[in-house]
Order: sequence, then C-alpha cells, then structure tokens
Amino acid sequence: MTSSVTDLVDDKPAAQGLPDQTGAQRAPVLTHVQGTPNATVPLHDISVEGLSKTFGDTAIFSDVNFRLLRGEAVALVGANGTGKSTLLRCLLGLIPASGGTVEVLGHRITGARARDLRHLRARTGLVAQKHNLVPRLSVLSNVIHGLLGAHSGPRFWSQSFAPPTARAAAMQALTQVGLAHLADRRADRLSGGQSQRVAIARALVANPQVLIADEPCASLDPAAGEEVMALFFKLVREQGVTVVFTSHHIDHALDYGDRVIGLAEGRLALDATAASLTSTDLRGLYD
Ligand SMILES: Nc1ncnc2c1ncn2[C@@H]1O[C@H](COP(=O)(O)OP(=O)(O)OP(=O)(O)O)[C@@H](O)[C@H]1O
Repeated sequence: MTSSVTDLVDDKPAAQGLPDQTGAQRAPVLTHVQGTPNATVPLHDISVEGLSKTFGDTAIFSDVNFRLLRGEAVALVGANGTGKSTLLRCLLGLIPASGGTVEVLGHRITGARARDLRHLRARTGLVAQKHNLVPRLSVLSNVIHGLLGAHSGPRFWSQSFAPPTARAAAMQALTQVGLAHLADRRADRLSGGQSQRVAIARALVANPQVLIADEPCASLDPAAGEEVMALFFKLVREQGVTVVFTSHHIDHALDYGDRVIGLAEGRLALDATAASLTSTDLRGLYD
C-alpha cells in the first residue's frame, strides 16, 4: 500500500489520536495516496499480515496480524519461548517467515532480495539483548558502524579512516547518550550500562525511522535498566521513531508502549492500547 504514497503530510508524531506514555493522545500520521487525491489514510511503518513461523515441524506462531503507525511504540510481550525474538527477526528479514507478509516502510520484507533488504536496513535499527559491540575497537568506531547500513567500505570500519561527517554524527549520537567523554575508550572497558548506551547510539546514529529493540535492558541490573529504558524512549520519542520492543518487565510495556501486543499459544492473544491495560491483564499472558 505505502509504495503508492506520494506525499507525507506530517512525518512527526502529532498531539492527538494515539496515547503516549504520559497518557496524552497523538494523531496518526496521514498520507495522500496516489490516484485518490482527496483521500487520506494513516501511514503504517510496519504491516504484518497472516504471519507464521515454523522451525522444522514446530509451529512457533501463526496468523499474526498488526500494523504500526509512524511514531508508535509497541511493546511485544509473552512468556519465555512464545516467539517474540523470532517475530522481531522476521520483521527485519533476518530469518524468513514461513507464511504471510511483512512490510516495513512500504517495502515487502518477506521474499525480498538480500540487496533490497540491505537498502532498507539503512532506515531501520536494532538494539539487541547483547549489545554486540566490537570489543577491541573504540566506542566511537563502534558507533560509526551504525552508519554501515547507509554506506559501506573500509572507510567506515575505524574512526581513523571514517569521513569527518561520520565522526561528527557518531559524536553527536554519543553526546545524546551522555558518553561523549568515553569516545576513545575501548568497548571492552565499558560497564554493562555504558555498553548498552553505546549500542543505542549506534542504532540511532543513522537516524532510522524504525527501531527494533529486543529486551534492551535484559543484561542490566534494575537501576541501570531503568536508566537505559528511560534514555532510549526519550530519544526515540524526540526523533519520532517507530519502535517495536520486547520486555519481560510488565511495567516497561505499560510505561513505554503506546500499545501492547502479546503472544500466547502460537497466536497474537492481545492487541490493546497501554492506557487500557493493567498489569493484571498482562500477567495473564504469563500464566
Ligand atoms: N533457529 C532456531 N531453530 C529452531 N528453533 C528455534 C530457533 N530459534 C528459536 N527457536 C525456538 O523458537 C521458540 C521461540 O523462541 P524465541 O527466542 O523467539 O522466544 P522468546 O519469546 O523471544 O523467548 P524469551 O522470552 O525466552 O527470549 C523457542 O522454542 C526456541 O527454542
């Protein structure tokens, strides 16, 4: 559908329509559609239809359907092993779906060629449970690697060779996460919380429109985890990024998500606004 988009009316989250984490309402972003000059429809950054995934003979989930509006933050919840990480990997095309379709930013992910996926990865980002920094390289070089989706080549592997514009962008991202003073430190000399902040800077440096975060604070102690979540969502809200995140913390899903979707018994068992849910509703998914 979005391949026929011709004119984006407003690409920032506005102030009405969808609830944000403070309970305020934000409007869905509207777009004109080619051939229907007077029509406006909400712009979906992610559309999932009839998605299923099996590993061998084991069905992980089937018939999953949801759409995410631009700027929306959606928490994906469910008990261990229900397929949350698998679903996130299908969204990014990191593993093939077994059935159904995924569209991200108007591009079909399911069945796409590797070259097209590479192009799209320049506009998407991933924050994983394990930050996956290159341990022997500097913090700055690791953040510069976040630009590799948009550019490639040896010039982007090390801060010494990267163009000044790339270094400046990476320094700005480090400043946003409060770690500019550690730019030259080796990544393996950081604390867990600092590493995860660097991973966030790396994910945000290329100004992605869509971010996937798989338990971004799972490896951190509760205090550091709270700090990282608050920082992450402050930045993505400021930048109007569309986010899908998983968390085992029910409070995080309700505090940071506009919407919560839940997997149980191989199905999408929940899709509701965070404002309409209580922690008891979510606990039911873990029984
Ligand atoms: N590559 C794979 N091959 C076979 N089975 C897999 C593979 N990846 C995941 N699985 C299985 O798929 C199921 C869902 O795994 P997944 O990691 O997506 O669950 P999850 O909901 O993210 O779990 P958790 O909350 O523990 O992180 C699990 O039973 C897992 O063992």
